[in-house]
Amino acid sequence: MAVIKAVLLVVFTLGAAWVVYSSYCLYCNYLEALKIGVPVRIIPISHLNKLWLLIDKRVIFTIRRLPGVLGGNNFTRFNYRGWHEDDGTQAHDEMGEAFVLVTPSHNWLYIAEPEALMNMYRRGKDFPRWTEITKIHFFGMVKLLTTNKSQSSGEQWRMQRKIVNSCLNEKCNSLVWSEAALLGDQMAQYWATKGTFTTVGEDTRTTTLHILTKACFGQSLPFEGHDTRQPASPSASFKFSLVTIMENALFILALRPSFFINKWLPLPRTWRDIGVACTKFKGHMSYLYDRALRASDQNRLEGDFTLMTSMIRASRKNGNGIGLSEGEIYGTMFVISFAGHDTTAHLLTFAIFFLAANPFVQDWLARELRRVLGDRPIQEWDYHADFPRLTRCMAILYETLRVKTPVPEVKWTKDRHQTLVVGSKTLNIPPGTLITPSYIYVHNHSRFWGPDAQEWKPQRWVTKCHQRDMSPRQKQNERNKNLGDEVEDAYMNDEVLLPPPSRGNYLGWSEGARDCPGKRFSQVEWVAIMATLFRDWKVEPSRLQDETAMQARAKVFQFIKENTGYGGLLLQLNNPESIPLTWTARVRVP
Ligand code: HEM
Repeated sequence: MAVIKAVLLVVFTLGAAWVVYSSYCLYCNYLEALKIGVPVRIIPISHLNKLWLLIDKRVIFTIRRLPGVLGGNNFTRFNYRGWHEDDGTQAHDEMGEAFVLVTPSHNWLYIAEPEALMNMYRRGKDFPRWTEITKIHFFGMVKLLTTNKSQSSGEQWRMQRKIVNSCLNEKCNSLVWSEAALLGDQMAQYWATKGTFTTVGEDTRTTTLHILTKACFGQSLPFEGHDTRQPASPSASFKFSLVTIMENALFILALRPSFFINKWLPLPRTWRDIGVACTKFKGHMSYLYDRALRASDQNRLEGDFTLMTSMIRASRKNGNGIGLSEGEIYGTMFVISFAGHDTTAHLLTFAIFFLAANPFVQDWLARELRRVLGDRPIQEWDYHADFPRLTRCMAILYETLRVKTPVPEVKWTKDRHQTLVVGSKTLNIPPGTLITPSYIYVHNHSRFWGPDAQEWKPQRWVTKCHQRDMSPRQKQNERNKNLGDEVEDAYMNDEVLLPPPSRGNYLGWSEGARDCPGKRFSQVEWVAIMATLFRDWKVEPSRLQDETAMQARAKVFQFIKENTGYGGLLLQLNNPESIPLTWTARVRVP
């Protein structure tokens, strides 16, 4: 009894000390926020408090049930990761183009003005990436799992980025095209054998991971459907370690690998497996590196493209002995695998659900695929000839990324004061302020995208070549006219992609020096997968007894709306397995 009392006393004292300290920090941050001169809202817990991240939504949604102001206040509105998904464009509609959320750890300045955002991206030195968030996303993992300590900033990063850019080249894209087509086709066949399936989320992740293992390490893994997967041996498989680490990234960052490896703790088997994956990851990297190095020494690199061999070669060619060390190559390979895996997979999952609810867009897409690819088997598809012509596949990617932007980005002022013009105001931003682009606003507001801004409509991205030089207003009118217009099929060869209303209105791959180096890679794999899935097949929501097709589609739209969130590190459909889909052969569209 005495022990329990002592423990409770310690817990209470620590809790009280934490509350006092947090309140003091919150007060100091509030005073700083007032200097910026934009509306301010206060929340008591940092969004990125690692323990809070594990329980935030559950706590907030429970408190929301309370009546009146107890359930509806700044805490329940803003104090969880992904609040903006639920809030939509409302916060900026109420508070203007910029506002601050004050938390005990930092002030978060949200900006929704495209011009100001582009300005911020251009001034990369004044507004560097906030590395704490990238630690949470990619680089923390790299540090925890490899010996690489220099991933995220400075000269070293610039050199690394130059090498990464030179390796993610057309040779790589060509390889990605054929591997993605192969795997996409196997995935389509697998869904066809099932008829009704619930594994889109898992299966798209398998596909994008296998594309990456081929591109990065030259390992060609056949597609494995979720329900037919053999349990991998944790100690043997590279794929197992990579997938386990990626799937449990938040967990590993919160508790550290040493927790899962500690043999004295009575951990369940799945947790033990996380420990094994962390330990084995470096060993696998080391094996793959040695293999690539041997290939390099035997001069087999030219014909045998992989990103790893390409990186070794680029590091050697870089002259003056400056290149990536072995540790840096591991780190870079992990960052690429990590950054390129779930991003594309989550977007694919969203797109497949959107398409399931939207048979007209599927027909629109299939017409293009049939026209460009004809009946040719996938082995005869040609990256250079076919990829640039598949405008509608690309429009589906652009539109899905517009409405469901998976990677949240944060910049900051670091240790200096900065000014930034937002609309008609010049903001004085104190050191240490975090700045986040309000994607939802710039990507989804009707003032930029027209009255149908909130809808998923890939057709908005496609226009006829001859309409390309029109004014933004004319383009907008054209977009609206295009919707549902079957006549356009007659002019399909004339189709091109429209740019967004302005550059700052489309930030899905980011902008500036630290934008996504895998943009083209993701576009190529996307188009190849879309083509294999939708030239010969179609997807529909599986219907309940007495449910009409319209009702089933409406259910899917509602599901997408309610199920979107940050279940993992990125924005995703949290439970795609809860809505069954059916996969059938397509009756040829005329
Ligand atoms: C549609 C899919 C993708 C989207 C939407 C996307 C988006 C982004 C964004 C927004 C960033 C900046 C993150 C930040 O500043 O915090 C980023 C970084 C990065 N992405 Fe992508 N990405 C995608 C696919 C890929 C693929 C397929 C690869 C690799 C093949 C890749 C490799 C990277 C890397 C290495 C970085 C870090 C860049 C650096 O720090 O310099 N991404 N991505």
